[in-house]
Amino acid sequence: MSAQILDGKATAAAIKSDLTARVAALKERGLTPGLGTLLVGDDPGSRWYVNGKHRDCAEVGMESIQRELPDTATQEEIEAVVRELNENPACTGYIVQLPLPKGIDTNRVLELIDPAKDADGLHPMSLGRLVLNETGPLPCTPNGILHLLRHHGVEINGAHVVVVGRGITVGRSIPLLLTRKSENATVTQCHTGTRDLAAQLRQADIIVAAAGVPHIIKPEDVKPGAAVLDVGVSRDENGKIVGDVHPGVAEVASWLSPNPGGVGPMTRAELLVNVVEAAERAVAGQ
Ligand SMILES: Nc1nc2c(c(=O)[nH]1)N[C@@H](CN(C=O)c1ccc(C(=O)N[C@@H](CCC(=O)O)C(=O)O)cc1)CN2
Repeated sequence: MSAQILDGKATAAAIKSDLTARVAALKERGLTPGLGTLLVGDDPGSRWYVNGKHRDCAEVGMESIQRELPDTATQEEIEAVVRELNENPACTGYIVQLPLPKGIDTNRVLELIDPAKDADGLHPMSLGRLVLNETGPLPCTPNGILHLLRHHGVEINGAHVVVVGRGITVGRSIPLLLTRKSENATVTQCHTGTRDLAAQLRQADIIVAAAGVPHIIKPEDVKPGAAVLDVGVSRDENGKIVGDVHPGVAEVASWLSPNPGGVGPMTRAELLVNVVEAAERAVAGQ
């Protein structure tokens, strides 16, 4: 058996095509959505992701505003740029690229973002809205994963999902999305404190691997027929991506997201969705 591909590139392209029309409609009504980014430091991966976000904006007709600081930037300098983006009318939504350099209080920075401009869905107000089932921006990678599963017809309703990892961008929030009544999944969250990860994985209809540990998901631990989402991004000595999922899993699972080409492009597409939806709410006066 060889797993069917959960094709993030093609699915993201379809989302962007829909957004192009919605951005044009917003412009006709006098609102041009603009995505801001703040990159602190010169990590090549983070720079690549940020540049990709600006290319995406150009592709769908959105404006973009790019801010950068060196990795020696202080908490105060970072917060000053956040305040500037909060005030900047051309910037209708923005993100602070994570991770921030060591020594910076990330939560304090995220809390300073104007919740009305939170494009990542990572502001405490947005996460609180998600808990309360209220409308608001959803965290991009978790929402991208759900979209990818739905787009390929993978059943989420009633599925047992095992999430591996508890980081800010994925692990912490994806159980909140999956357990909404509209999704109706049962979720087990695993992390470094989980005693027998293999035993948990073997129960899963869907595995979300977001541990950042190369090949932590092994073929022998995957139930035949499962859907497996590979979120992990580690690099080998040549800079090539190594995911959390062992390549042999393709012989056991029914569905597998490639890495690259799976969850990453979906993360970027959902970011644009958040900015466009916020602009649509603003135009509708909500
Ligand atoms: N503020 C945020 N910071 C970070 C987030 C986030 O959602 N918000 N997530 C990740 C990085 N990330 C988005 O910022 C991201 C990761 C991967 C991709 C992507 O398209 N990856 C490509 C491969 C790229 C490569 O070769 O390196 C793919 O998977 O095909 C986009 C965005 C951490 N920080």
